Amino acid sequence: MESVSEQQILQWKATKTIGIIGLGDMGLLYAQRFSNAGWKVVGCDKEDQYEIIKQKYANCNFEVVLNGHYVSRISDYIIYSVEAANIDRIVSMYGPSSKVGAIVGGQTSCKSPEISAFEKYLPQDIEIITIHSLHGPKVNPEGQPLVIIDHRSYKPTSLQFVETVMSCLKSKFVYLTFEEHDRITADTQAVTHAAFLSMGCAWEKCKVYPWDVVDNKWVGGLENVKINISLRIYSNKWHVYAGLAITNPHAHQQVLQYATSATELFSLCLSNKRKEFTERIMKAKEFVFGNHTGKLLLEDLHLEKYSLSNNTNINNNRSSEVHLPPPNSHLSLLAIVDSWYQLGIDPYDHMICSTPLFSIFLGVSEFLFLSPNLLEQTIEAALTDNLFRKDDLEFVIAAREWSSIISAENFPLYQKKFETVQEFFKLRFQEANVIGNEMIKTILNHSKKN
Ligand SMILES: NC(=O)C1=CN([C@@H]2O[C@H](COP(=O)(O)OP(=O)(O)OC[C@H]3O[C@@H](n4cnc5c(N)ncnc54)[C@H](OP(=O)(O)O)[C@@H]3O)[C@@H](O)[C@H]2O)C=CC1
Ligand SMILES: O=C(O)C(=O)Cc1ccc(O)cc1
Repeated sequence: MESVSEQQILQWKATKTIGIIGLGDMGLLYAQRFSNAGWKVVGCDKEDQYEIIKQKYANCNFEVVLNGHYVSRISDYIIYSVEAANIDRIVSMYGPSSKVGAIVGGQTSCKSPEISAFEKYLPQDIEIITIHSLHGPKVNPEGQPLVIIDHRSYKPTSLQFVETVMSCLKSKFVYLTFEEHDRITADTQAVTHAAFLSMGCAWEKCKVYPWDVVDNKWVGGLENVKINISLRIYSNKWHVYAGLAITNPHAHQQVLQYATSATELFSLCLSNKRKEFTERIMKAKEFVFGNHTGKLLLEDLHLEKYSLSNNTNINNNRSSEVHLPPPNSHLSLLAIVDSWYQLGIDPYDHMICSTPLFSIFLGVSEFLFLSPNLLEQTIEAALTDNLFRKDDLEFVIAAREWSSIISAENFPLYQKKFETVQEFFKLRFQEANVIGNEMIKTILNHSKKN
């Protein structure tokens, strides 16, 4: 980022307006941060929500207006923070009202449809500099990647202006084209979500609450990560994950490969093809982790502390005994490393724009593959132990179902499936979020140090 004089920043703050269309979770985060940093901010949500939203944010430092036309006509930088599936329709409505010479951007998680809507509906004088905060609304933006895509700018100061506005988030700017953005986020976000969505779905199908000590097999640090992240995703809005995967064409192939890897590895175990299975895992290990040196992302972290079964609020069956985890096949983790290998993806290349969930997914995979004896134990369990067979079967089915839904671009089915699992887990969301936040904070601080 080129440095901008204090005087210029003050002048911009005195004369420029930032507009936000869509005051949901992310739009609100931006409206609050920008206005508290001294920018004049106006925003809107759906027109029928006007009175409610206006009242709700009456004490905030930003102004709520009736709809996107009112935002667009007075704003110098307009950010669309709406559902990905609706971006075309919403830009078609408000785009032509953009103030002459304004800059427009969006927060949607996949940029191809957003850019194509901007190109279709924005007048030629409008510049396009779009952004994507690679974290959820409850995560502190400081230090997290923020992608900036300068797609169509005419004035040399426009990018500086956007960077100056964004600087109050204290995020780490990553400059990409929209095509690079979509390719990378398919590898990082879409597949990560598919994995944790499939775990949650498998538990729901087996009617298992994996923290129940009655079952006594989902214990230990790796299981806690799986449970906390899966519940975290299911506690959010379905459209964020659906939009991100369905609207990104690269994501279809990645999610399909993940489902295929899970299926093929599971089939090898069922037919007891020890040599083939072991060789395939070892080749994947060599490809992904062959050059790994230094500390593991999750080394010395004691993730067994972050168990939902150690929290008494709801679970009265709590036991203070420490259970050693039984060997698990960890099919969900073997499958991700195999699919990175099959697709020729080096996940470490993407750390520059990784999300917290992707870093954690890479962290647990690394832990499984590089901790002494753990991989050998896992391979043995996958081939010979029946303890997790039924769960693995449901997991494979779930991964294939998510892949089919995403490839078929079936938003209604995505929503239905997501909300069925959400309903099953909903009583524990609040607690899972508290524990998950602690766990994520610990992991992220630790990986920064390493
Ligand atoms: N949540 C996350 O973790 C992240 C999300 N994103 C992306 O940011 C975007 C917003 O996500 P998020 O804030 O979580 O979702 P929300 O559903 O919380 O916010 C979207 C908001 O836009 C509103 N909206 C819909 N149509 C219009 C319209 N015509 N005019 C004005 N407002 C409208 C919605 O209203 P209503 O609810 O009534 O439809 C809703 O309040 C998405 O594209 C998402 O993919 C990016 C980074 C992180
Ligand atoms: O970290 C993740 O993957 C999340 O689940 C939060 C998230 C969701 C959508 C985005 O566009 C960016 C971040």
